[in-house]
Amino acid sequence: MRKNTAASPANPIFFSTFASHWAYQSQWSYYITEFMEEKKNYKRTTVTAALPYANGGVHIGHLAGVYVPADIYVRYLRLKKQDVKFICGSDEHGVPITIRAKKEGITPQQVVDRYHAMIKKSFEDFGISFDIYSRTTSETHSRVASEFFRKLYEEGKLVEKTSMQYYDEEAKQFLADRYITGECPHCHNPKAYGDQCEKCGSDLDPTELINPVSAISGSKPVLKETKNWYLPLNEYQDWLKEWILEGHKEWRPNVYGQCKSWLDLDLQPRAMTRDLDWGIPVPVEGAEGKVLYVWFDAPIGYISNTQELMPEDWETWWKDPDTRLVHFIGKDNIVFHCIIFPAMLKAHGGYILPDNVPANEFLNLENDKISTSRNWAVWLHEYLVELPEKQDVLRYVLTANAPETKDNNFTWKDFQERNNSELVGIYGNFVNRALQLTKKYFDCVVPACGELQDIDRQTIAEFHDVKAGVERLLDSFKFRDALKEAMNLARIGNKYIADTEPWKVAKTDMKRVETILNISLQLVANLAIAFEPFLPFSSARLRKMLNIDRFDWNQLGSTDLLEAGHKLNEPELLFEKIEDDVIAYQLQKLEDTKKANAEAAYKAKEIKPTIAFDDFEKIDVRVGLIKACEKVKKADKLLKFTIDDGSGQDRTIVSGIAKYYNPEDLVGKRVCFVANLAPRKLKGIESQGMILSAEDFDGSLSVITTSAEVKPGSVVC
Ligand SMILES: Nc1ncnc2c1ncn2[C@@H]1O[C@H](COP(=O)(O)OP(=O)(O)OP(=O)(O)O)[C@@H](O)[C@H]1O
Ligand SMILES: [Zn+2]
Repeated sequence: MRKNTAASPANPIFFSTFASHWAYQSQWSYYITEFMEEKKNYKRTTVTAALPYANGGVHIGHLAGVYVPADIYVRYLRLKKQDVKFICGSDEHGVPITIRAKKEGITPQQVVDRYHAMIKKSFEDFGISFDIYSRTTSETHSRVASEFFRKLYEEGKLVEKTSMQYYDEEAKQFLADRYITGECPHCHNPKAYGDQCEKCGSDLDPTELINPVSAISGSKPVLKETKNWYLPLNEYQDWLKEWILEGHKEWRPNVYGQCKSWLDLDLQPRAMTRDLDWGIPVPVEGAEGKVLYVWFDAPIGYISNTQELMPEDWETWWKDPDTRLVHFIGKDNIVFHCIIFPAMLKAHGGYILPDNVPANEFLNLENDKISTSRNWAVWLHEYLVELPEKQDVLRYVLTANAPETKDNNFTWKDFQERNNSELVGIYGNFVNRALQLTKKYFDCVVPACGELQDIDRQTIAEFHDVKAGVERLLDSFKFRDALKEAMNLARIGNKYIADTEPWKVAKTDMKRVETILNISLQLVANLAIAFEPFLPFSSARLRKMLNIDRFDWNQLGSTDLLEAGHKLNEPELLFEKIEDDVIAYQLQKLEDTKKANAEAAYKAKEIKPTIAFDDFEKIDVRVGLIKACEKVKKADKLLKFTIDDGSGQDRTIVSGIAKYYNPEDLVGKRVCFVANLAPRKLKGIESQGMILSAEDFDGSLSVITTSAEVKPGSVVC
C-alpha cells in the first residue's frame, strides 16, 4: 500500500500537538472502555493486512508494523477455533511503479511481477499465514473495483469536477501525484512530491508546490484543464464523527487521535480518478486516459481478494453484520482505512465497517528512518540467507520491541541480546533442561506425577493464570505485553527447576524427581501453546520433540498435556546463541550502505567567489619531503610531521589526517603545504604550515603529492 499520502492534515505542527493532546485524553477512555464495553459476539472475523506496494521487497518495518501482529492475531483466533480469514495481496498500481519501470526501461507489469513474487515468498518464508495473497492486477480485482466505482457513479455519489492540473507538454501527459516534484510550501524541502512532502509530512496538492518540475522530462509543467470524479468526503463528515469519535473510543490512542485531528478540520472532496495510463480504467464514458486513484482501488483489493478466495460465500465475510472486520496497517495508512475507505463503503452501502484498526507507529533501523529508496532496511530475503532458519528470532524481537504506541528502533545489538538472553537464556534453557533431564533419568519417557507439594501447586496456579492474561492482551491487540506474559511462563518454569533441583533430589528420591519432571514437561508443553501465535516455527519444532501433532489454545494452562508413559523424541536445542561476528557483519553491511548513499548523493561544493590574482599570489605553497611522521599523543586525529622544506632546517607541521594514514606509510612522500601560514599551536606543538589534502565525498582526506620527484621547497604555482 502506498506509503505516505495524507499521513497528516495540511498543518503538521497543529497536527502533532493536537495528536499528543488526544493521545493523553483518549488513553483514559481506552482503558475504561476496554473493560466496560459490552463486547458484541461476532460469529467470524475478516482480518486484512495492508497491501504492500509492489515496488520493493519486504523489510523489518513492514513485518513489525503490520504483518507480524496481524499474523499473531490470526493464528491466535485459529487456535481458538474461531472462524477467521486473513486477506492480503500486492498493491500494484500508482505512479511510483511507473516511474521505476521508466527508469529501468521495462513495463510496469514487469516491475510488479518481479516484486509480487518476491514479496509473496518473503511472507511465506516468515510464516505470515494469509488465506490468500493475491494482487490488484488480477482480473477479479479489476472487475470488482470497476463495479464498485460504477455503482457510486450511477447513484450520483461521485461529483464530477473540472480542475487545472499540471501537464507535461514534452511527454504529452498529465502529471499526477509523484510525477511532479517541487519545493514544499511549508518546510521548503526542494524535493517534495505532488501529493506529499516526505520531510515535513504535509499532505500537498501539486498546485501548492513552488517551482514545480515534471518527474518525467524535467521540464516545467503547464496547467491544463481536466475532468475527474471526486468523493465528497465533506458529506460524510458528520457521520464519520459520530461513528469514530463517539462509537470507537476504544481504538488505539494513536489511531483515534489521528482520526480526530482529521475530523476537526473540514474534509474536502477527494479525487478518486487520475490522468494516468497505469491502473484500472475509469469505467465511465468520456474518461479515456484516466484510471482509478490507487487509494480508491487498493482497499477494494481486500474485497476482491476475498472474492477470489471464496467466490461463493465472500459476501458473508464483508456484508454480514455478524462479521467483525479488522484492518492491520502502519500509521501512514490510518486516514485511508478510517476515513476514506469507510466513506467509500458507506457510499456504496451493504458493507460492514471496520470494528478496529490497530495501526502501529513506525519502526526505525539503527536510529534512522527505514527507506526502500535509500536501501536503509533489513530485507527479509537477505536476512534468511544470512541467518538461515531464524525467522522466529526476528518475529520475537520485532514483537518484543513493536512500535505499538510510539516509533521504535531496531538495533542489531538488541537483536543479539534478546536472542541470547531471552530466547536462549530463558525459553530455550528451560525446555532444554526439562527435556535433557527426562532423557537422562527416564530415557525420554514422561514420568508419572505423584503427590504434589506446595511449590508444585503454587507453580501450577501461576501457570493457570497466564492464559487469561495472554488472552486479554491479545484480544486488545497488545502484542508486546502478550509476548511478555508468554515469556513469563518460561521464567516460572526456570525458577521451578532451579528451586526443586531434581539433579540433587535424584540421589535420594526418584519418585519425587518423577513428579518434578512431569510438572516441568507439562510446563514445556504449555509453552508450545502459548508461543504458537508468536513463534510458530519454534512451536512446531517443540511439538516434534514432545512427539505431539497439535495442541489447542483451550489446553493452555492444563497440567495433563503429556500422559505418563508418553515417549518423547530426542531433544534438540530450540534456539542458538548468536555470536558477535554475525552482528558485526550486519553492522558493516549498514555502514557500507551509508557510504554508498553518501557517494550517490555526492555533489561537488559550490566554487567560492572569484579572487584577484594578487590574492592568490599571497599564498606560498611548497613541496615538502616527509622525513618523519608520528601520532600525536592523546589526539586520535593528529599526526606530527617533520618536513624537509628545502631551507636546510626541518619544519614541523601538525595535520588532522591520522584516521586515514599509518604514519610510517607517509615517510618519504612529497606533499604540498602552505608555507607562509601563521604558526598555530595544536596539543602543545607549534604547527608551521598546513599540509594540503583533498576531502572525498565521505569526509575522508587524501594528501596532495607531486607526480614527479621534485626538489623539496619547490614552489607550487
Ligand atoms: N518502518 C515501518 N514501520 C512500521 N510500519 C511500516 C514501516 N514501513 C512500512 N510500514 C507499513 O507497511 C505497510 C506496507 O507498506 P508499503 O508497501 O506501503 O511500504 P511503504 O510504506 O511505501 O514503505 P517503504 O517506503 O519502506 O517501502 C503499510 O501499512 C505501512 O504503513
Ligand atoms: Zn515539507
